[in-house]
Amino acid sequence: MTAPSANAQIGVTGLAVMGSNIARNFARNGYTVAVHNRSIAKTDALIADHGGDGDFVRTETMAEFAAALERPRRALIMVQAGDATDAVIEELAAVFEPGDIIIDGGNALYTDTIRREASLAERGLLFIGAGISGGEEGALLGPAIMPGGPAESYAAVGPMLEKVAAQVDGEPCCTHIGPDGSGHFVKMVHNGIEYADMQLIGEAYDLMRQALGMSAADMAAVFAEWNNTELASYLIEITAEVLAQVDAKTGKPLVDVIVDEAGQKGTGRWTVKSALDLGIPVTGIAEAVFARALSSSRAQRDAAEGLAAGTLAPAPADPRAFIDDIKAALYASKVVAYAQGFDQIAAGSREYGWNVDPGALATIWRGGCIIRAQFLDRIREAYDAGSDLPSLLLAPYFRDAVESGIDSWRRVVATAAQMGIPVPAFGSSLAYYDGLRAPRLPAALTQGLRDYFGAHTYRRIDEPGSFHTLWSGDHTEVTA
Ligand SMILES: NC(=O)C1=CN([C@@H]2O[C@H](COP(=O)(O)OP(=O)(O)OC[C@H]3O[C@@H](n4cnc5c(N)ncnc54)[C@H](OP(=O)(O)O)[C@@H]3O)[C@@H](O)[C@H]2O)C=CC1
Ligand SMILES: O=C(CO)[C@H](O)[C@H](O)COP(=O)(O)O
Repeated sequence: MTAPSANAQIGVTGLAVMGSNIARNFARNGYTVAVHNRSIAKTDALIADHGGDGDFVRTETMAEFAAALERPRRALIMVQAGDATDAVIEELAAVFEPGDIIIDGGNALYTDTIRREASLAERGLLFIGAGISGGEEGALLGPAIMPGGPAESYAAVGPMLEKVAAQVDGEPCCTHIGPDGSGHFVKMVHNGIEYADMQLIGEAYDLMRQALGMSAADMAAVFAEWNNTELASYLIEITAEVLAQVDAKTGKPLVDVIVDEAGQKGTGRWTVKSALDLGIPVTGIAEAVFARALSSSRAQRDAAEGLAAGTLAPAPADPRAFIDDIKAALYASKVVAYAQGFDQIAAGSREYGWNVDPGALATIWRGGCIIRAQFLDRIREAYDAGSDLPSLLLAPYFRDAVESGIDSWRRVVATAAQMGIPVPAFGSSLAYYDGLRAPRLPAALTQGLRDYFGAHTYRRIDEPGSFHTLWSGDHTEVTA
C-alpha cells in the first residue's frame, strides 16, 4: 500500500463484492489503484485481506481519493444503482476538475446514464456508463465490460478496461458500445437475456423433475452432459453444480431446501418496460420476469394450491427421448430469447442513434459475463455475415438448428400443458416463432374490431390507403 501522492492511475469507490474485486483486478494488472468506500471498514478489509494483490492507495474521504489520482483523474463507481450512484457522482464532481473521468460500473438505468452524462458534461467532466457482468468471480478474474459514452472518454479509459476484462481468443471482452446510455442499455438487455436463459433452464429442470420424476443428482448429470454440446454455457455449467450440491444440514439436495421464490433487482423489469416502449416483443424475457413475480406471490399461491388440474396425461413413455426433446426445446427457446434481445438492442440503437454493432456485442459476451455461451461465436458469425439480418432466427445456422428441433419443441410444450407443468418461456418462445413465420396473423380481425368500436381505420391487402367501415350506418366502406 502506498501513501496518497497523486499517482494512482485508477480509483474505485464502492468496495462491496464487485468493487473490491475489480479494484483487485486492476491492481493485479499492474495499476496503482486508489480505493474508497463510504464506510471505511470495507476499505480496510480489502487492504488487510488482499493488499498483496498489488499497489493500493487507501483513502478515507473523497478529497483524499481525488488527491490520490493522477490527472486526468479516472474513478470507477461500484455502488448501488439509483440514488446512491447520484450521491457518489455528486461527491466526486465536487472534488474533480474539468477533464476528469467518472465511470459508473453499476447496473444503472440507461436513461439515468443519459441524464448524468449530459449534466456532468456541462461541468466539464467526462462520463462513461459501463455495464459490467461476471459477478464476483468475473470482477476479479475478468468480466465482460460494456462501456458507453463519448469517444473522448473511452479513449482515456478504454485500454485499462480492456486489460482487466476477460479475454477470449486474444480479444478483450470489452469494446466501446457507443455514446451516452448505450453501454447500460446493452447491459440491461444482457440481464434480460440472463433472466430468460435462467427461466428456460428452470423449466427444463421442472420438466425433468415433475414429468420424469428425476433426482437432483440425475438432473445434474444431464446438465453436465448438455454442457458438452451446443448448449455449452456458463449458466448450464453452474446449473449442474447447483443441482449436485447436497445440503449439509439435511443431507437433501440443496435445491430442494431453497425457498421457491425468485428475487429480482430491476434490470429484467427495465428490459421489458423498454421493450414495450420500443414495440419489440421480448416474450421470453417478459415471461421470465413474470415467472419470478408469480413465484414471489406467496399468499396467492398458497390460496390457489387446491385448484383443480383437470385430467392430466401420464408421464412420457420414453424418458431418454423426452430428455432429448427438452434439450432441443431449450436450445430453440434460447435462440429465440437472444434473437429478441438483439432485436431490442437494434431498436434502442436506432431510437437513440447509438450505432451499436451486434457482432461486436456477441464478441464481448463470449467471455466473462453471466450469459457467456459457446453459441455466441455463431451469433457473431451471423451478424458479421450481414448486420441487416431481419432476425437471428433467419441466420442459416440458427434457422437449421431451430427447424431441426421444432418437433421436439412442440412435443415438450404440448406434454407440459397436458401434464399441468408450467412452461411459460418454452411456450411463449414457440408461439413467437410460430407468429413470426405465419403468413397471416389474427391482427386483421383486431384491426376490424378497432375500426368497429373506435373508427381506428384499417389498411386493405388489395389497395393502398386507409379505410373505415360505417359500422353504425349502412356498413359501406369509406376512405379514411
Ligand atoms: N453483485 C453482482 O453480481 C453484480 C452487481 N453489479 C452492480 O454493481 C454495483 C455494485 O454491486 P455490489 O458490489 O453487489 O454492491 P451493492 O449493490 O450491494 O452496493 C454496496 C455498495 O454501495 C455503497 N453505497 C450504498 N449506498 C451508498 C451511498 N448513498 N453513498 C455511498 N456509497 C453507497 C455501499 O457502501 P457501504 O459499504 O458504506 O454501505 C457499498 O460499497 C451495483 O450497481 C450492482 O447492481 C453488476 C454486475 C454484477
Ligand atoms: O448484473 C448482474 C449479472 O449480470 C447481477 O447479478 C444482477 O444483479 C442480477 O439481477 P437480479 O438480482 O435481478 O437477478
